[in-house]
Amino acid sequence: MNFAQDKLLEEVRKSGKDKRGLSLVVIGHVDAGKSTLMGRLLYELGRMDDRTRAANERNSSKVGKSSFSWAWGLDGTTEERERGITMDIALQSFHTKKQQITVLDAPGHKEFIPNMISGASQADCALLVVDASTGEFEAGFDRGGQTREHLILARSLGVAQLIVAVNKLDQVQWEKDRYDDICTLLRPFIVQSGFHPSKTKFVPVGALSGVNLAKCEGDEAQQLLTWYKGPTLVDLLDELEPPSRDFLSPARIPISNIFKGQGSGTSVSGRLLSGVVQVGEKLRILPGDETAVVKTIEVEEEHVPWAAAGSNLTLALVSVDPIQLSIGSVLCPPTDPVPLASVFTAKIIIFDIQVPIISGTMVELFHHSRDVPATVSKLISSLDRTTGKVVKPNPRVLAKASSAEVQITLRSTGSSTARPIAVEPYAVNKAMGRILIRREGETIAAGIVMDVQHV
Ligand SMILES: Nc1nc2c(ncn2[C@@H]2O[C@H](COP(=O)(O)OP(=O)(O)OP(=O)(O)O)[C@@H](O)[C@H]2O)c(=O)[nH]1
Repeated sequence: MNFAQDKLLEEVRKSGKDKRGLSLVVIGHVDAGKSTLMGRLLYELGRMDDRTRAANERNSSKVGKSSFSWAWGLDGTTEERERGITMDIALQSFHTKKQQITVLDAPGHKEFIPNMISGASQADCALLVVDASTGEFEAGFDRGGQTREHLILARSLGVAQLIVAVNKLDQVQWEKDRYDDICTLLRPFIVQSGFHPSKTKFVPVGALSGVNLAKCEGDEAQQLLTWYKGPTLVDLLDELEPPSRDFLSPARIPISNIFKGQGSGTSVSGRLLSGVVQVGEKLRILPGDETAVVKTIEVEEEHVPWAAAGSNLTLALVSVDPIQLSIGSVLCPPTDPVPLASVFTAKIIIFDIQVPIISGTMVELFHHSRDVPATVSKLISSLDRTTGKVVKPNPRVLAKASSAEVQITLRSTGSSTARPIAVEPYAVNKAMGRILIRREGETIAAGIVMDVQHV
């Protein structure tokens, strides 16, 4: 079945699918218990059966990492298992009463922040896991810990709703004071990072024993129940608001993964940021002149004839040489291509940096799953952080915690010339207009694209 575009939009509206389906990125310091929490939650919700659980327990104790057995529900590759850390974004989905949620489990380890960026840029909400054990919360929250950086990144990438799971409370005898202290310390920082207090919720949990994830009962939960009568994590997930989807704009799918599909063709996965896509449709691959035809669409492990904005998809593509597909490329309708640019202007917010940014500062530019070398080629003006008004034209330096409009130019590396990227002004397509800027492995700024100089 192949719908005409207007019929398809009608179909999307009727189905209500423009409003359902949330994606959640799980963030937090290394070892906070993110994978354990998600693994256990999937089990509690019936998404991991006892056999898989037993196999994970057996296999993880074989390599001397039995405390990681829950995390094995999520952490995929052998290397991840042997190192006991999550490296790429693992994808899982589950249902609560009202919601269908796709989980992106972001790696907490510092060297894997680029993967976390790719995860957060595909998410609607974030679940921050913090370790309540003595000294551990502090380590994760201090400068250099990932708690702060993850929160700022998630917010800068457009995530507006946040749940904070205060984990490992068993390690501190389920003390109410410890829980309250952690919430009090985190609250101002969360607000500074740009999350609205009404869209931030806290919940005490014990991921390893499954306390207060889907239910709060049984022996393990008794100590918590002496002072906590609030919602479980699942109750909070159920109350998240699905954001409105921009399904009337043209389709945009940044490719976040590529793999050999079953049978013929190549499969790609990514998030449909805007618009709709259907089986049989031809899509342009940008940058480049190639197109591909959508053979199948998979959403939440099911084949579907079409999908609407907000879905995390796997597309089997045919009529294309796989060599033309690369992570970070954007799929879009041939009639409505994304502009390609190697020079554009952006409004940026500068993080807590040690070395100021000057004209000519060399950086790594992150746009969805793509990261490319770039230069901050011109400092156009510094801006007031709250009003956005110009404070000073042509500033010489940009210091920490300031805001500015800058020009960014993609940089060539070695012998290869800079390849333009598919990027749109934020005013045209919000999801396509967000960028992050890193320097020497540290995120130094986040921003939105203003003007794109077409190539
Ligand atoms: N005591 C206790 N230990 C926990 C709890 N949750 C997780 N852990 C342990 O904490 C360690 C780290 O857990 P992971 O789930 O791998 O942590 P992570 O945040 O996913 O780590 P990365 O993937 O490396 O970022 C493991 O040994 C878990 O068994 C808990 O509620 N209580």
